Amino acid sequence: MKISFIGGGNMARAIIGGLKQKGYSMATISVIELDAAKREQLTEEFGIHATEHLPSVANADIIVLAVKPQQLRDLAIFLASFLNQQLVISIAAGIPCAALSRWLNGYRAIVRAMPNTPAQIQVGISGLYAADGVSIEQREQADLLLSAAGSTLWVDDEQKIDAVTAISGSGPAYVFYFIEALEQAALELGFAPYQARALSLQTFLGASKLASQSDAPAATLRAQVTSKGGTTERAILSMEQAGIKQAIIQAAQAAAKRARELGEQLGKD
Ligand SMILES: NC(=O)C1=CN([C@@H]2O[C@H](COP(=O)(O)OP(=O)(O)OC[C@H]3O[C@@H](n4cnc5c(N)ncnc54)[C@H](OP(=O)(O)O)[C@@H]3O)[C@@H](O)[C@H]2O)C=CC1
Ligand SMILES: O=C(O)[C@@H]1CCC=N1
Repeated sequence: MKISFIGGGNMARAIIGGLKQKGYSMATISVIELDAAKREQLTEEFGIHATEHLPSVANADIIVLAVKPQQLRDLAIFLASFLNQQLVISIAAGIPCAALSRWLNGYRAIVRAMPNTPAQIQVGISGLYAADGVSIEQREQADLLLSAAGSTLWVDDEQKIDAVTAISGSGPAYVFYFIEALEQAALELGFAPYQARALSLQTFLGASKLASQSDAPAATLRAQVTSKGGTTERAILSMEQAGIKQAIIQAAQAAAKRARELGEQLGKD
């Protein structure tokens, strides 16, 4: 499978990183990126072909659209004339298949995907939705590509991709935010930066691994840490009083709303 990424930014790099780790031949991957410095960096880091010339997509089996949602319309209109049989995978937040198909002059072999940055170490998760012009073989190709970067979750309702965006697409940033906060707390409790980082990171890693290897729900695992009248109880009470859980739920809802807004604003033309 020849894969062309259009846009060589954060997310394209993450997916390509995952593919490389998985053992994909880097000779089958190319990136179309306008910025010369980024092209050079991509070639240096992954040994892939990077070019600014869009017509090279004509030879690809899969085209991954990895530009910002605001850049997608102009790109798609230009891309339309170079499409023949390729599968188009868009990872742009919010933009519906219908808008993309319109910009692509009615082209319908489109999968909408929402990966996340842990793809680069193959522990990502991608939500996927196939528009009605996607063949079974192309669906399998999309799954193969994104499962090289972690897990895949197919949805039948395209709106669910906005919800995936709010949970796992943006989600790594929520987790990093919590790590930052815990690290800062450790610094304020007197640890050196390397110690604060170790305590915070290993706690996240350990708790995530434990949760993923246990049948118990997160609330039960939390209860197992929380001794009656102890320290955790005091900390959780403090978080409850500050409305942390509700704030996280509201944050994810705000992200989903923003994805819908992006689709409505950018997809209407
Ligand atoms: N970052 C993330 O965690 C995730 C991002 N996404 C989605 O992935 C997409 C890319 O995000 P991200 O990688 O963070 O964004 P970046 O801005 O890092 O990457 C996009 C790249 O595409 C380049 N570009 C713009 N227009 C063109 C064009 N016509 N031809 C070739 N290259 C072009 C940009 O250049 P320039 O900067 O000069 O404009 C930039 O280098 C977005 O649509 C986002 O919604 C999805 C899941 C997770
Ligand atoms: O912040 C964003 O819009 C993109 C989509 C999901 C993660 N990053």
